[in-house]
Amino acid sequence: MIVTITPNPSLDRTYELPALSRGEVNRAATDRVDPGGKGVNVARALTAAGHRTTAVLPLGGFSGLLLSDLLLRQGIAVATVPVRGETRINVSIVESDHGLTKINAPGPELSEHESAALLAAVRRDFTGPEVDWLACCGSLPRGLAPDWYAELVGQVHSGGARIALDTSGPALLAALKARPDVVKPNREELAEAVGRPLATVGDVVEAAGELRERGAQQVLASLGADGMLLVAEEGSWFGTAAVAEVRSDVGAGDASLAGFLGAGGSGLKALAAALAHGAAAVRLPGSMMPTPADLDHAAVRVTAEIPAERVLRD
Ligand SMILES: Nc1ncnc2c1ncn2[C@@H]1O[C@H](COP(=O)(O)OP(=O)(O)O)[C@@H](O)[C@H]1O
Ligand SMILES: O=P(O)(O)OC[C@H]1O[C@](O)(COP(=O)(O)O)[C@@H](O)[C@@H]1O
Repeated sequence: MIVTITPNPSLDRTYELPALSRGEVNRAATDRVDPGGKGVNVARALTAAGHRTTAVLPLGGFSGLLLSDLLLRQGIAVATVPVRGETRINVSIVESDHGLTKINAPGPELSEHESAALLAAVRRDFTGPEVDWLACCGSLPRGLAPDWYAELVGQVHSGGARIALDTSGPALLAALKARPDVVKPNREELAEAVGRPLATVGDVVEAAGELRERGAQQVLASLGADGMLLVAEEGSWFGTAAVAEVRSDVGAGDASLAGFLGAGGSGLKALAAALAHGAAAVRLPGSMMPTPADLDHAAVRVTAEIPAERVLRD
């Protein structure tokens, strides 16, 4: 079983329009609402692939109710912790020619009691031998200390489950010390973690190595349209999956992590699955998660020969 925790979940609202005019009234051509937050998306993709999973999340207010209803209708198993604040709504604006603009809300501030209740919910129900992986995903809401994931990883690791971590900034740096089994930074998050820009695949390999020295056992670095790199003790692999038409890259990293964990969570096969899921996610609207029917395994290329000199796109 793969459990995900999302301390700051969201409703993801996506508007598609030809072009955004700043300072004007804009009329969207399409409007959709998806359940969101990184661990929620990982659980959605895993459920779509037939894996046993539960998403743990705090929920509050009217948008919390709507999120819970959407998840119920999609058949996602959830364990919720009620909070007083309102669950956030994140907005994506997709323009035909200019790509994606995202506005992520801060979300509710959790009280000390709510923060402890969220930790306790995982510790109480999801540290048994049936839990293979705990995926700790997304930003921490206000009220949670930067070492909140570090504490959770420490507690869950001692129960035997493996840990995947997809977060950024101080929360990522603090949790490395608890030796997560895999971390999944994107290029910007990895650059921030090592404190310098990453221009080539070789730069990414070096930065991933630094995160491993600081405690991460594997680093799955996602590089948007440039593909993905896995750096682990057994070796390093680089891969790409061509996409003819990108519709929305919201949640592509989450779909990738779901593919990686669903395929065992280590090695070349898991990297290939992550690439297939990421590519499928960007072909779909909003933060829609791919099903196995959406995957194009033939488009995936994975190699142990790392193209270190390859320059990453701007
Ligand atoms: N524009 C794109 N074209 C092709 N594949 C993409 C594109 N954007 C994302 N992907 C795929 O999805 C994966 C995750 O996307 P990325 O943007 O790196 O993560 P995140 O969503 O966490 O920021 C990439 O490694 C790649 O496989
Ligand atoms: O927790 P964060 O970092 O604010 O991100 C939350 C957002 O990330 C998502 O999980 C999408 O992931 P990406 O932004 O990495 O594509 C959305 O569902 C959600 O709105």
